Amino acid sequence: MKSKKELRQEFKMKRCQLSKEDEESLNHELLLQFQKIALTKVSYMHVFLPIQKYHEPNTYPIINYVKEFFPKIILVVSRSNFSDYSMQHYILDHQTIFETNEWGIPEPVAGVEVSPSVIDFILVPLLAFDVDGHRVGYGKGFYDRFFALCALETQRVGLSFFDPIGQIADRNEHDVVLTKAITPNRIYNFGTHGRDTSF
Ligand SMILES: Nc1nc2c(c(=O)[nH]1)N(C=O)[C@@H](CNc1ccc(C(=O)N[C@@H](CCC(=O)O)C(=O)O)cc1)CN2
Ligand SMILES: Nc1ncnc2c1ncn2[C@@H]1O[C@H](COP(=O)(O)OP(=O)(O)OP(=O)(O)O)[C@@H](O)[C@H]1O
Repeated sequence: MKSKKELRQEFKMKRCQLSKEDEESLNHELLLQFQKIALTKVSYMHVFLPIQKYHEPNTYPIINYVKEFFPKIILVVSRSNFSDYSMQHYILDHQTIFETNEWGIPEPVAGVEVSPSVIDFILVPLLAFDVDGHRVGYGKGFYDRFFALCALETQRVGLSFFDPIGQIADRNEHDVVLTKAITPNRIYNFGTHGRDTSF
């Protein structure tokens, strides 16, 4: 079993080692897998905008697909507060103005704020995930704090270029499991155990 710290290092490296061509085709396959997910019941979809220097999966084609085929879905993006690792959520529309923060994340400057309680679908950035849907992020707990404020039924859908690993060694009581993870090859379902962590 590997620790989150080891996995962070390993998967950061794996992403950086992808060629531009590999990355492009993996991103295309992620879009094709995403298109298999039923979205008719979704009202508010939270998305992350990729940190390009870390080679995160590209969410822009996914966002464009949702805008075109599910125009009723309200897209939501966040600003991160690094003093308490919280996030503020804003509606994404054609007027949204972005500023790239010091970590290379494009963030909305202002706009209509949305409460986490109404968000019913979250696209989750990750470095790695395990066979039970536990995830490894950058280690600040932004998403675990965010999930704790959302409804139990909210879909938490991870996006990863790579397949799951065996169990993460240092799961903790704040870990909120994913409901699904999308990889270029397939979609993993982790059932709907609400926010039950069973770490
Ligand atoms: N696209 C995207 N947005 C996101 C996240 C994410 O993973 N991806 N986050 C998910 O939580 C939050 C931001 N999380 C972050 C947490 C830590 C660092 C950070 O410490 N960066 C350092 C060192 C990075 C490293 O370990 O190499 C740096 O840039 O100096 C950056 C972002 C919210 N928004
Ligand atoms: N709901 C929460 N309330 C308070 N602290 C939390 C909460 N969720 C996570 N934390 C803390 O945040 C820190 C980072 O968590 P962890 O190592 O699990 O991050 P991670 O899995 O890499 O995820 P993330 O992408 O969210 O940073 C831990 O010290 C954890 O205790």
